[in-house]
Amino acid sequence: MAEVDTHFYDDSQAHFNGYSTEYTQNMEVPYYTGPSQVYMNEPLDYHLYTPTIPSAFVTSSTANHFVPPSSELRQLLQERSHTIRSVPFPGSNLPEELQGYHTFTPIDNVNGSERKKFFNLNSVVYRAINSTDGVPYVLRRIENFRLMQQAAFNAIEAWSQIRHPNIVPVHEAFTTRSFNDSSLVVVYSYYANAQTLYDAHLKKSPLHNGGRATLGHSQSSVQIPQYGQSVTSPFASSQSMPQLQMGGLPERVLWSYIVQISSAIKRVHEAGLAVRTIDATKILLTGKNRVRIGSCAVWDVLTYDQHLDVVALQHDDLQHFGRLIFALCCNNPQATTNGNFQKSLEIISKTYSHDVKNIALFLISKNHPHKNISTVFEMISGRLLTELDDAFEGMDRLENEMLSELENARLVRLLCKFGFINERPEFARDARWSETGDRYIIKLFRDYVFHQIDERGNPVTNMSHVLTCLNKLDAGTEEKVMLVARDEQSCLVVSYKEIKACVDAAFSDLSRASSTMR
Ligand SMILES: Nc1ncnc2c1ncn2[C@@H]1O[C@H](COP(=O)(O)OP(=O)(O)OP(=O)(O)O)[C@@H](O)[C@H]1O
Repeated sequence: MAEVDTHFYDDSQAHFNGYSTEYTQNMEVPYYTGPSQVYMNEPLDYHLYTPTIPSAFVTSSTANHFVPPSSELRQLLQERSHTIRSVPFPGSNLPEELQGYHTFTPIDNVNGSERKKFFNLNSVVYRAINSTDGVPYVLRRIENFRLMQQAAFNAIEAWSQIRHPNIVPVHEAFTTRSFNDSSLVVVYSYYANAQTLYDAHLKKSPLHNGGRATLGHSQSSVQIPQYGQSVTSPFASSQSMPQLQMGGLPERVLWSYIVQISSAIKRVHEAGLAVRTIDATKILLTGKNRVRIGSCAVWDVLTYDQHLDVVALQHDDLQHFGRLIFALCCNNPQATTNGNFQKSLEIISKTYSHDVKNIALFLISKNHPHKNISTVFEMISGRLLTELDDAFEGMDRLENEMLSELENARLVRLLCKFGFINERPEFARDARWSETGDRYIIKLFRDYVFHQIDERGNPVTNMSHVLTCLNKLDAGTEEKVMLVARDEQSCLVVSYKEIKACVDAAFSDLSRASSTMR
């Protein structure tokens, strides 16, 4: 890699978010009163799940760069599913239905007094279900926005064409008065339990938080800043400034982020757009070491009438990317501001490889010749293969995990057949149906599988006994099993193969009857 001159960077000009506009409309911000941030968040019912599979039986107990060990992966997915199904407390004062979305749940993780910001604009993020496909989406609402020209939404059209593994897809946008103001709402794909990079890596202590929160609600009105005008850093208060720290992210993880974010920027720049949200608070960690740039397109709508130069904005993207790398390396969002730059550079030189320092300096530099995303890729090319190898290995791991889950479908099918066959009310008085032949064997087998009791007469709820029996039944093994009548006066010795034939025959009878009824 070529050396990058540190003098290209001008620390005095830096501000936390250099996103700036010529949008001149004054925006009155009334106090936002709802919804209450109370969730019905009960702990997961772990007794409903099978216990963590012992490592000897799982595909892998070791972590891949992108895929955690099997047991952790399952827990992670269960937690995501739990989050998706959680509902807000009734009376949250949110619209019941809006533009085809329902069940609004705020996902900003704030206490009641803290105002949320989209940079310096008041913003709230909700999860809501789309009525057409039943899938949850994220709706980012910018408060007090008045759409002056419909053409401002052209950017949404362009962004909705962009599909990239490191970009949160943009779906649609609309304006609404349903929140008792005039709001802009942009709809994105939802990633349950996603964390911002800020929350994951930079928010280390209540001290760090303090500066951010106080600044948020000290403002009574919001103005979209002029282009070239500095946006006040949420970390401006020196009291709340976190300390620069040696060694933020591990270097492997840092490179992974650099590669993924570079790839996302490349796709956006090639589409003739600029990202404009390269910021720790807007990049989401959606899985193990998987990042996605979120909140895209909002700035394009907000600043539509400024006719900004896209090349300059793309240049800003790279500079913000540089600042992000500095922040992650030094564990401090202010690593390049407030006169911290030289100290941060020292930390990076001591803690990370020469290549990290070089790419960070290249990105943050101003007026560097050939500064564009293609040059970034030339500089990081040596890291791409590691990323690719880890991604392929992760894919293999997931395929193997899925293979073991395929078994579940077999067992569920079998259980459904049992459900159809056993104790049908229309045959309740027909002893020939349930007390003779095939059906009687199935009934006794069901008792054998599910209704065992111990020597004290207590029910046995042993899942592994159930799974073992069902697997043998599905395979139709020659192994024999003794089925005892409920009155214990008789018993039958039959093989799983014979029971399987009985289940198939009984189910065929039912299916035939149901098709002749139609
Ligand atoms: N597409 C998404 N899927 C899932 N969660 C999301 C998505 N977009 C945002 N979030 C979550 O919503 C929450 C609020 O997002 P927001 O962008 O307001 O972050 P923030 O950290 O509060 O930043 P800011 O300081 O700008 O308010 C964050 O916890 C974030 O993880």
